[in-house]
Amino acid sequence: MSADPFHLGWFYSKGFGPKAWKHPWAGSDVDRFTKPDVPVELARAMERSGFDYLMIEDSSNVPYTYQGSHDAYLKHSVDTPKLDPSILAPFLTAATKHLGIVVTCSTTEYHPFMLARMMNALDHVSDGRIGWNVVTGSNDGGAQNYGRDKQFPHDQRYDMADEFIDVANKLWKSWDEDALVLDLEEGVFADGSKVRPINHEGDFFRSRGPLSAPRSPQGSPVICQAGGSPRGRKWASEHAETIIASASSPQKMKEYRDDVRARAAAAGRDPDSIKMLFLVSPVVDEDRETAVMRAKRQGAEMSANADFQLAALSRSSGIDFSKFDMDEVLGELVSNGHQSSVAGYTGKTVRQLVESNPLTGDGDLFVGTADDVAGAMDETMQEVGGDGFLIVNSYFPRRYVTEICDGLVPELQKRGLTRKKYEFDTFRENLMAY
Ligand SMILES: Cc1cc2nc3c(=O)[nH]c(=O)nc-3n(C[C@H](O)[C@H](O)[C@H](O)COP(=O)(O)O)c2cc1C
Repeated sequence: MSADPFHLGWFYSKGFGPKAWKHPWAGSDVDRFTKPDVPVELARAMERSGFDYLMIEDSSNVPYTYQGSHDAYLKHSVDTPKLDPSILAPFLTAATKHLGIVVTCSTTEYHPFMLARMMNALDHVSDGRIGWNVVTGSNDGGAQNYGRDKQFPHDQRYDMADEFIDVANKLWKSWDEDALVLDLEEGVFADGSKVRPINHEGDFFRSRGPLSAPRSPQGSPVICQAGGSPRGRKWASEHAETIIASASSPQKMKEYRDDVRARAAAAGRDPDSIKMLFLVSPVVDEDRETAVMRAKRQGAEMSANADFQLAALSRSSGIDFSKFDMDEVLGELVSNGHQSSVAGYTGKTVRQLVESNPLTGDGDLFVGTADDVAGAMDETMQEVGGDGFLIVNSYFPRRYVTEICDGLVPELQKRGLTRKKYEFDTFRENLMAY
């Protein structure tokens, strides 16, 4: 017996920014990271292998949490620099026909009208293939770029995101599907009775509406969410259509998924209308020994560059990790940033955190030949129950794209685990097809 067919996505981490700039196989054009070249090639490879979506991560500041300075962030290119992902998205949709493109935008950095308008435009020009990764911000440096001293308190950010999406949804519905008439005989472009102001006056936002453009092919972008704290899970269970989830073992994946599905059912939603994709960083090679050796080398590189890891942990948590001793066992940490990630640090030494992959922590579960890894994914999905995986590898060169899209995925397809062809035109239809 094998798992039911599942979905595949790619977490394009480090946003629209540099990837494998100092690693072997990085290529000779690493200075072109400000151009869409590499992500366009990635999107094409993903589409030929039937992926659901490419998610462009983002944050909009040069961090300075670690050692109170931006030096380590700039020296190692940790979470910076990043260009605006909404500018990259149309290049990716223009280069593909079926792949979904998910853009990260923070509800504390946009006004709902501006966000709703941008997503509407992206959905139009992509013929219905846009998603929005709804984040709420985590680092005070980000808030300071937008005129505040610090981030709003963690749970309040989700309250604000509740209202934000309510306003955005109203705007996306402010033009009826048939409002655009284009009646040449009567000389009517659009029917005013089918376009309505929303007159929203809430706790955090005001907007009159209607949106300044007709309804888009999907009506609204596919809603994606990432935060795994209890408040984050509540938000996701009420609004998300796909969740990008970080969990370090099949058992933890299952617990996370079961919890969100139960919350969704309690909120009156069909749990199957939420596709939870788990972050994994497979290492695939022609034989198992080589793959294991490469995975070990990657781990050694991570521990040799502790500054890089510590700077990243500091940014996402808002806690300066330079103040801890490497062998200090961490107690409970208080964070106004990524609380779900920080909760997992308790009881570990800083060294252990540095040596593990901070996003997946999946050890060597997905290391081996394409056949090995496809088998491990199959078994994991059988244990978890669904809905798929999201590839993440911050420093991938083009070679990694080929290893996944032309090496691993054909093995998954052979086993009937992932799609060979797209059935529908829009992102949401393909995502919800199974
Ligand atoms: C896997 C993953 C990816 C995330 N990607 C982003 C991102 O691209 N940009 C961002 O601002 N926040 C990102 N976040 C942060 C979350 O969206 C959320 O705001 C944060 O984790 C706090 O939520 P939590 O405390 O509920 O985990 C990510 C979180 C996780 C776990």
